[in-house]
Amino acid sequence: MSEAEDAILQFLQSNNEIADSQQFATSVGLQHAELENVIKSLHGFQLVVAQRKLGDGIFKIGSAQARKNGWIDIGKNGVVRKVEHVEDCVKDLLNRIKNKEVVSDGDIADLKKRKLIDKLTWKGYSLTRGPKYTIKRKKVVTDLTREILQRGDWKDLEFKEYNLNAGARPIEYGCDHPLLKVREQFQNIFLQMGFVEMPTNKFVESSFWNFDALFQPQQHPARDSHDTFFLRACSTTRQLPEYYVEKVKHVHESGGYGSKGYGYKWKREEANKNVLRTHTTAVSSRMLYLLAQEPFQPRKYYSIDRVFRNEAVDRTHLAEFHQIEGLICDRGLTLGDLKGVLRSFFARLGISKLRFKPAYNPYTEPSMEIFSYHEGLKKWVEIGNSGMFRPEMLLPMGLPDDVSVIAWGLSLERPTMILYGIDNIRDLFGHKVDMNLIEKNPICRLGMY
Ligand SMILES: N[C@@H](Cc1ccccc1)C(=O)O
Repeated sequence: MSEAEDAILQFLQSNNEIADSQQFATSVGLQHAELENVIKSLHGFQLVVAQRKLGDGIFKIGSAQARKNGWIDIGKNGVVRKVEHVEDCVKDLLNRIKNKEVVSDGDIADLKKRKLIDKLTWKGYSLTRGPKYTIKRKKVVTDLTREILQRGDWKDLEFKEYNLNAGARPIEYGCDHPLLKVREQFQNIFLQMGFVEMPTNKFVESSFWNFDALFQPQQHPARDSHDTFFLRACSTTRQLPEYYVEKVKHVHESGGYGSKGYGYKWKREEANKNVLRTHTTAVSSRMLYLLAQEPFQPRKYYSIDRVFRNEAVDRTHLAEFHQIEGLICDRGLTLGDLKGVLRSFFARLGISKLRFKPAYNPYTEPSMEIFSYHEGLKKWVEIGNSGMFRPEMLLPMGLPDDVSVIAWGLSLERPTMILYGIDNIRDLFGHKVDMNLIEKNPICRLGMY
């Protein structure tokens, strides 16, 4: 038992009350904080405790005010008195406070503003004996142990009551990042529409699959190191399908399939260069090539994964982000099919007002940017890109010439930021993300589907 506990219990045996724990602490020569801990642990059965708030004021007197009032002058010679008699109401007020007299709230506010007084509060307790008061506290046992059972002590021991109101330890749990939640919703949409996921596990891709197979000429600005991350180690790809490479080279240089090609000297070294894939369409080109190697069957594919661009980072751009991509490969598809699929895809996101704007991609013709009407912003915003893959891309792969591929792509970050009300992409992804955002954000529900 501590000294403080002894002091309290002993005092209370012969006295009815400890009126003020602050004073008591001083009288027994103990720190109030130490006493406070004991008081808290004895509170309840041993003691009845009431908390008291004691207020008081301390003050300082400012000379600046006296000077301002023209009563004194402070110069080289020290303080010089300038008037014979002053009516010092401030002093009166301060004296009244000192004598614990009542002063108006307005006066208190004034004095506080002038920093003449400071309001201090401290807490103390008044204590009286509780229902189970004893001079020595019986230690209560918290756990029933094997030893206690063996020794038979349990018969005489007092056990601590369960405190059913005690707060429990916070449960540790993992949380999905908002991007993962939104990704799952998009995945559900694709799966409900009968799409199959493409394997997107290659972050490093050869320029060949990322650009050349997509009929993107080798001088295209996107293939510049300002826009694309090239690799220093493992800088080139080990293997490409040679027969198909020849066809791609030919279509770039001199066309075929009704196309004139680009008319430049295609270089194998450029195609061999490894890059961090700049779009998931690199995966689509591989998948379509594989599809073309077998007897034709229609397919609906999707992917949602990371892509990389060597861009300046700002509120809306990161050097790595996620793309959502969908494609349908079938005989006789038209631009009307693309629009229809886009409408039903976006309707499942709760987006029904769509507009299409002609655009350009090296690998699609026609190409369309997708705009949706943003009710909050009251304007049309771009939400994706789409098109029909060019014959210069599909025919060298070996797909039958009546097969068309309609495809579209969008970023995962854009809808996530809109859904979660985040206006800086760096708050969503990267090293500056607040862990609270990840723990506390709500589940994601996209439209009605
Ligand atoms: N790859 C395009 C998106 C796209 C996919 C498929 C067809 C057309 C466009 C992009 O990175 O923006």
